[in-house]
Amino acid sequence: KGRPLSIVEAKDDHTFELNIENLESVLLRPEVRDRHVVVLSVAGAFRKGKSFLLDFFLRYLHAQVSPSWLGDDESPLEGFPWRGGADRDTSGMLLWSEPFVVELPDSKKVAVLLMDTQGAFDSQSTVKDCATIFALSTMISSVQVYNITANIQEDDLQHLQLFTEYGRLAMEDNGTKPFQHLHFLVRDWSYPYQYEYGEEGGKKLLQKRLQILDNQHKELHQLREHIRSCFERIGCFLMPHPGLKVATNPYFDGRLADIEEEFRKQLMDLVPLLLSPQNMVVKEIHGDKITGKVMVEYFKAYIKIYQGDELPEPKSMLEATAEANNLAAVANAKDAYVKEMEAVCGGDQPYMGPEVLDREHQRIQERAIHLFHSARKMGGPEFSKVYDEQLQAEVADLYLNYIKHNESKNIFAAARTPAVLFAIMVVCYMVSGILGVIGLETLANLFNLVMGVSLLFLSGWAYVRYSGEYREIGIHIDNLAELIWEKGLLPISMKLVQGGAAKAMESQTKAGRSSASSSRVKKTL
Ligand SMILES: Nc1nc2c(ncn2[C@@H]2O[C@H](COP(=O)(O)OP(=O)(O)OP(=O)(O)O)[C@@H](O)[C@H]2O)c(=O)[nH]1
Ligand SMILES: [Mg+2]
Repeated sequence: KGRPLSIVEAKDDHTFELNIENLESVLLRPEVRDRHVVVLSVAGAFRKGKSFLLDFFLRYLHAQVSPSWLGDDESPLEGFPWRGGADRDTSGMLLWSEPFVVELPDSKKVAVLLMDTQGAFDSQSTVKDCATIFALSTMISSVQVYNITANIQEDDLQHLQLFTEYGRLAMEDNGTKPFQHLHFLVRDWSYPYQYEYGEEGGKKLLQKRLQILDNQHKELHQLREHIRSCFERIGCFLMPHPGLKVATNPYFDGRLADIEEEFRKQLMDLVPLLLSPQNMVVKEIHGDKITGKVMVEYFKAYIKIYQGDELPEPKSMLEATAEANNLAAVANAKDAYVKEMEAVCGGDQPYMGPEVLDREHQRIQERAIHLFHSARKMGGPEFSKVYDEQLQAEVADLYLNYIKHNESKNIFAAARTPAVLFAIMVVCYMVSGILGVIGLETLANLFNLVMGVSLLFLSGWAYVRYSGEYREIGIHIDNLAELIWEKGLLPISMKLVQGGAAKAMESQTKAGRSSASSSRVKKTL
């Protein structure tokens, strides 16, 4: 009568892989391939009776809507594997191999698929694993049953927000609500005297929990807005406790005789509420009803997004908070650095020597790093290390900018280009004059040409500086002048200075030596 097929497999390295063969063996069957599909999935924390419940859905679909679908008292419950115990059972995502073809009230036939999912929050899964499974199953299903225990708590809503956001990120945003029907299923509901079991009590509880009030804190408000904006319809059902035999007896095999009467009664209401032909929700993506064939393509596309590194990594609450703390401390320290450096060498301050600037930078950087270390942050020193390095890198970048800014204030550096061009012009003028006098006209013309080009460059440079246009040309002229200065004029002038100094030294030593020898002569005399 069918069996569970693994369609998404969890790997040891915390990645998920699509089992295309299994997926296609269900979705490309002739009775599903070109038919619209209804996909019901159950997701939530591990060990909360998800697979167990799905087996009742299977019974209902097998019985083809017969009123006695719940079966006899003694038959064990079979279908998706379920069991007692504390450790996680279901892994990845499972699809029932036999689709159920059901006729809707408008006499169209649809294929109904049931999907079981890996329980969230067990000790082997990361936040990303849980978010991926929940997001994928919400994207693929037309009805997502969110299986929770005892109550709708704020953390249940926070996880739902995180996981659905992770799903929404992977989908194309076209302004419509990305997901269809979400059904909160509260297991072991213990307060029927306040909100009665079943759909009505669920509705009241849900309304209270998702209420948006005027004086609500922004965080609570946003969470509720977010959940409402993600689903076209949200329902809730309060399920009673199934009895101690179900919860604690290791030999319990799912027979109805061992399940509390009230649980069975509510089951008779819950299952048709989700799966009777008049309540079925056909899978739609961006408003289009989806057939089995199209579903395969969506599955492949969605899993690819989760396998790549396109999506940001969802983080645990502590990690996300610690990151925010550290980033705020980095920003604060950086601000302090900028503020102090502005006071030392900002736009209003005059040019300062590079060594003094470096000393000031060292002092202010130390203070900024100290400020970062002394800020209260979550996550501990090991976690802060990366942010410490980030701060140092950012401060180093800022310092480079301050150096450049400081250099630009140096009048001599700013006047280098016109000085170099002017010097070339003067030298060329004089050399060409001398060459003209001794009759070397051709060479003299060549120097005149160089002088003309220099004048052209000088005028061009002056225009760029004045108008601020064609800055590229200005930069090239500056670079050329810098090159001529460093490779030509600077070494020559250094040589001249050194040569002059050496000559002076030589003449001094010569004078010294001659005076020494004359004094020696005088002494001998
Ligand atoms: N308290 C309680 N226990 C239940 C309920 N339904 C089923 N159980 C028991 O919970 C245990 C786990 O059932 P499963 O269906 O395997 O749970 P699961 O959520 O699929 O677990 P994972 O696959 O590990 O995520 C079984 O021993 C069931 O008998 C319920 O409504 N309340
Ligand atoms: Mg399970």
